[in-house]
Amino acid sequence: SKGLWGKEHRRASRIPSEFSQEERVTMKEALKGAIQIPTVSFRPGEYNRTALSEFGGYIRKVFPTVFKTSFIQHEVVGEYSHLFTVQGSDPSLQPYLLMAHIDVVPASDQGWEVPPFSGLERDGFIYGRGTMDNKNSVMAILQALELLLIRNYIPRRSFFIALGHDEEVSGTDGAKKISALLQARGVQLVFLVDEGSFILDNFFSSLKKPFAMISVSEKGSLNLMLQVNMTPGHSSAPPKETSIGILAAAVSRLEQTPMPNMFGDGLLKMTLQQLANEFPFPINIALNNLWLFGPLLSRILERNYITNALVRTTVALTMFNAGIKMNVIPPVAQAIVNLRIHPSQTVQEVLELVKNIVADDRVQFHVLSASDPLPVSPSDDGALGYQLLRQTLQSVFPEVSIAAPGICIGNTDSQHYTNLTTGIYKFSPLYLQPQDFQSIHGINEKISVQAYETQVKFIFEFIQNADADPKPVPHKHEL
Ligand SMILES: CC/C=C\C/C=C\C/C=C\C/C=C\C/C=C\C/C=C\CCC(=O)O
Ligand SMILES: N[C@@H](Cc1ccccc1)C(=O)O
Ligand SMILES: [Zn+2]
Ligand SMILES: [Zn+2]
Repeated sequence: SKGLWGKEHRRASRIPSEFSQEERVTMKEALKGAIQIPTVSFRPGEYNRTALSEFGGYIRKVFPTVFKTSFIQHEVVGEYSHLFTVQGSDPSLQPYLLMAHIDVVPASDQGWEVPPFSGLERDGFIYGRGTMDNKNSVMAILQALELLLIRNYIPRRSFFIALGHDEEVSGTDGAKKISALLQARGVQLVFLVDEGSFILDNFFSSLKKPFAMISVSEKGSLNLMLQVNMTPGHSSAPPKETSIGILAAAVSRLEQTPMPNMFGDGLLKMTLQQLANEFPFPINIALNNLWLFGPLLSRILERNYITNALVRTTVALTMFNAGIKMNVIPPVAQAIVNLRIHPSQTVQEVLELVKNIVADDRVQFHVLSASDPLPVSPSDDGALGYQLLRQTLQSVFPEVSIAAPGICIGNTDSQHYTNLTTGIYKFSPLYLQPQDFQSIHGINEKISVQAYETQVKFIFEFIQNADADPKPVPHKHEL
């Protein structure tokens, strides 16, 4: 036991998450500056290098304390990614990792109320590409640390901050290298926190209160190129079938044939059971009796694009290419299909299903990239990362009555860290409404100044919670 001194020492060292007017202005201006640097990723290995190196200089400028603190080591990895090692005062505590990514998807000015890289503030919102995905997190993590350091905070538990520079194009040059570096150093993380889920508001008309979804798994992905080769020729005497027609029919079959509904398999059921009592009658009854109402619910979930993505592997036709001249029967047609694999399936299983649906030997399959879904991270009382997120939610968002474990439907850099921890939690402390979801990778991506300040506050509290003694966990056998 640490005794009374230990307790008092910790109580005294708790720093309230209150920021001065000047600090609040400084932090929002820092975010705006980050949005103005167009750190766009185009393809693996192809990203705006000028912007990425400018970003490296920018964080040094706006977070001087982080960079000059003796117990923080900063390293550039893979040319543009950043790894911070914050050495805590108690080496017996296992370290954790906070993650975010610097790069963004492209954005043209079309459809935006303000140019996407202007970082302009309108009606209390900062607009721009990256305000939700994911410069808000990059800046909020460093900002929270900067503010703690200015208040002379000394962390007890060591932690890392990993900022990838090519997440939007798979993370192989950034996150994957950071992960390999940490592994080479023998690091084992107690947990990590990355982007991937939010406090969901208004996603169900019957659920009036917002709830925090902390993703504990992530879908896999499969990019497939389908190709059909046929003998070219004169379009005045066409054969019965052409490469274009065969390929079009193949991808149409894929679009028309949904992958199996995997609702019955575990994780989503757990999400719904935990949310059950938040719903009004009779939905609460249905959710509390999934053994009976499961099939009906899974049918209802299929009707909405987002919830459909939670129950099955999705198939999206994203590219289609064929033809070289108006009067030439094309020799080759190619299509790209982007699949997101449900956590209870594997790349191999899905590939077999795809081939059976296409059922045409003239169609060749080329796997361009593939990753299996992430294993399910624990969310029980003993899962430190999950419980710290819950605890911090309770104090920073007291109006959010419940947190539930969920599935992340997008892919993130955390897929490269399965070698370092079994506790991968994907959560940003921000409200998300269905219309905000459309803005991620879409138009008019924005964050309210207040929401950004709250994100900083959350991380400021989270770091301190990770340093406090763990809350005692009730042991059933003692009751
Ligand atoms: C019944 C289940 C309960 C709730 C279902 C409702 C909606 C939840 C599903 C998804 C919406 C939440 C999160 C946004 C998803 C994708 C973003 C994740 C990763 C982004 C990666 C990136 O592009 O950089
Ligand atoms: N995060 C992006 C890019 C990505 C795709 C596949 C794997 C890794 C990253 C997405 O989900 O679309
Ligand atoms: Zn993204
Ligand atoms: Zn992202």
